[in-house]
Amino acid sequence: MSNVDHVIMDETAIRRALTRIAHEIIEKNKGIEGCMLVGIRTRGVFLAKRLAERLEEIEGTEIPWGEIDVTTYRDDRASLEKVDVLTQPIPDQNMLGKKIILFDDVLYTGRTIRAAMDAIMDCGRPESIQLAVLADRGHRELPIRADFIGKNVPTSKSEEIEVLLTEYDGQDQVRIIQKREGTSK
Ligand SMILES: O=P(O)(O)OC[C@H]1O[C@H](OP(=O)(O)OP(=O)(O)O)[C@H](O)[C@@H]1O
Ligand SMILES: O=c1cc[nH]c(=O)[nH]1
Repeated sequence: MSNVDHVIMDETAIRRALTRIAHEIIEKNKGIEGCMLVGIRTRGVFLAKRLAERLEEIEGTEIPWGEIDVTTYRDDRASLEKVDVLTQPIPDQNMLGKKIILFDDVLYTGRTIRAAMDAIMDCGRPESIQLAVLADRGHRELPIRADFIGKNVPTSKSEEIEVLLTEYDGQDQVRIIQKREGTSK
């Protein structure tokens, strides 16, 4: 079993971060017209759905959202066929000309986001791709940065960020775990 070192975001902090990110997205894009939210499995999907609800509350118009499974685009799974990229129907799956806002729970090496960008390009060339993450823990291995960040969390490589969301885990919490010796991830 892992040791829970400390909680860095509780339910209130996560809710406030999502509200702030919603306002930042509206400001950066001068509204939400032409924008599409895409959550990365697993927990990015629930975050994207929450953010879509928040944006609709603020702007009074719907924003399309969907989910993406990047497994077949990972650089460690290169031999697999690139199928079933979008697992949730989006009103218009063609991303041509859209402002795509990717959402993931944790940004670490950046390899998941690299895979997601490849997957999105296969759905049509978007106008832009922006990135929102709940927690940015550093240690990038690729030149990728987030546009919208819930919380910057300086970490050591011996630590791990664990995000729990009510829809999937039964509670909302972000915490830092000290990895046990011999654990590779
Ligand atoms: O920047 P990176 O080094 O790619 O790490 C970040 C990714 O790692 C986790 O996903 P994981 O592969 O554990 O799958 P999960 O989301 O289903 O838990 C997390 O949800 C991010 O997607
Ligand atoms: O600490 C980390 C690193 C990658 N993905 C996570 O969910 N947590």
